[in-house]
Amino acid sequence: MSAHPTLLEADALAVQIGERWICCDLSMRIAAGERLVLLGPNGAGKTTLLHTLAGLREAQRGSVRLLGRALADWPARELACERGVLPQRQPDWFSATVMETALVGRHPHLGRWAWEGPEDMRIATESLTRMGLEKMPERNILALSGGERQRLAIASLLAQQPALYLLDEPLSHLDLHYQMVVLDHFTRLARAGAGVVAVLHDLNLAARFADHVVLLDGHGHMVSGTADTVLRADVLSAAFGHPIRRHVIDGQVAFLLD
Ligand SMILES: Nc1ncnc2c1ncn2[C@@H]1O[C@H](COP(=O)(O)OP(=O)(O)OP(=O)(O)O)[C@@H](O)[C@H]1O
Repeated sequence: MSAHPTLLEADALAVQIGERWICCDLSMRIAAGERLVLLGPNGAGKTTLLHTLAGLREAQRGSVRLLGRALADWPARELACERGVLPQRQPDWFSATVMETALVGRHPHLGRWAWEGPEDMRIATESLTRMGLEKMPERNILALSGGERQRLAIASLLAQQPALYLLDEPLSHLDLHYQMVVLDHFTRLARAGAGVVAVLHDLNLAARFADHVVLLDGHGHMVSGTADTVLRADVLSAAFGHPIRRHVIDGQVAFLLD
């Protein structure tokens, strides 16, 4: 067990969609400094589980606590200061600039009627710089490419500065360079004391990133444990219904499909 403080704790969690169980008895703990990856086939329930861990959806049974307090007991603004969620899609209904959108991440930290101040601008600018968007603060978000829009969503989340990051497919639309930039940055944040939960699809990137893995198979079965115990060829092949081989190349785990 880690000596670091517990950020998120799930006890005997059971999550259901309609008649289908996503998981029946998930107990886990994420301490400061830890990275958990949620894996599984399409429709297995990764987003649903992430939303349950975020408090956006109620579990059928069991409990989720953030910093020792049940999610339901957190006032919304306080919760948003401690846990940030990157959704799978960004619904852009209106025009806004890149900077305005990054600054949305600061809103939980502002007073009820307060405007963003110089410190908020500094944090938003730094977040945009991390995601390589610092040269386009005035660009309309409706004119961004898919990858730029995804990087902006991440920049806005970084500006929020929560203790716990819940990321739904953070690498979607990103090129190889930015996939590594994003994973490396969340690793740095974890080393600085944050907790990270990420839904990923790429097994090789999951192996690079994860300390712990929860693998859902889409039939209500779940494997949960350290990355080494879950990211095994037999376990992954069974969950994804396709033969997968595990190799170690230059010290790095690599999965190949048969
Ligand atoms: N509100 C809903 N009503 C009915 N079915 C739903 C609802 N929300 C999700 N589902 C279904 O529940 C299942 C799990 O969805 P979820 O988005 O959690 O899966 P996922 O593992 O994240 O999938 P993907 O890898 O495709 O993003 C899917 O079959 C989905 O169609």
